[in-house]
Amino acid sequence: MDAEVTPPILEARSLTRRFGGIAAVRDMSLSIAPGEILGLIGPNGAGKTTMFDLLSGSVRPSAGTIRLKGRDVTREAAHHRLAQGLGRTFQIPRPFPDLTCTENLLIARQNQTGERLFANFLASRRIAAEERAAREKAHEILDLMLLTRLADEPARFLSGGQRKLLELARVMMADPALILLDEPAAGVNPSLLEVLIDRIQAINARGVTFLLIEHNIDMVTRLCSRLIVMANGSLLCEGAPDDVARDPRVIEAYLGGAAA
Ligand SMILES: Nc1ncnc2c1ncn2[C@@H]1O[C@H](COP(=O)(O)OP(=O)(O)OP(=O)(O)O)[C@@H](O)[C@H]1O
Repeated sequence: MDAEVTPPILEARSLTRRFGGIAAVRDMSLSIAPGEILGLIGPNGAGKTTMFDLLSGSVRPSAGTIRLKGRDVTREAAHHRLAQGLGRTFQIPRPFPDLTCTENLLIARQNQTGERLFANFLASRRIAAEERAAREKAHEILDLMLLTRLADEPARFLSGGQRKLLELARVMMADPALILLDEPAAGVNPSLLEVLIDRIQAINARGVTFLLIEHNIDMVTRLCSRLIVMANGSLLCEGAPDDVARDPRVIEAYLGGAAA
């Protein structure tokens, strides 16, 4: 079968979001293929974070549609989209500082019977089994993210880079098919950045798709085979990283942004 006809895992059509008189995102369309690591780049204020807010469901579009695995989720809340496999990390991770890494993962999981008190009372055995399974899953994910050594440490002791790994681990607890990664390299030292790149590739090798906002062009070039460039809320161009980097419109957008 031709790769072209593989249905996208996520598709946005003509998304617009206005804040008062400003269109933070204007008529943006994009499509992410299953298994892809797609990069979303653009100068400061281009509308990338707003695009993530729209795709993940924390902000409603003024116009346009979003389809997740073929289903229209435009009006669905973020937690419904997460339950259907759309996870998201934030530019500045905010783990619960006094909880250990393991505990931060355990509170991130989906569909906990223990959240419902009555069911809790009626089904204590099932809950115990769920708790065990969740702990095993948390340990497996901490291991995947190379955080086992820090499993019992409160999150406040983690470095910036370790917090990014923990944030990714928390999202992995929800078994996402697609993760929106917001500036994973920001605040991460060079050696941990290598770990982060390697772990994103390892998660991707397990079949997880990524959409990545990143200013670190080295990271973007190494991870992504395709880039989408936004400027002033709109799509500027898209293509392979090398082609995008040479595109005069992209150079102009970044130079203009730098001069502003
Ligand atoms: N809640 C809001 N209210 C008003 N204006 C907003 C709001 N959110 C974003 N904007 C505006 O929309 C535009 C796009 O912002 P956005 O944060 O999406 O850009 P960005 O590409 O993520 O930038 P950066 O790379 O600096 O994070 C900016 O002009 C911003 O000031």
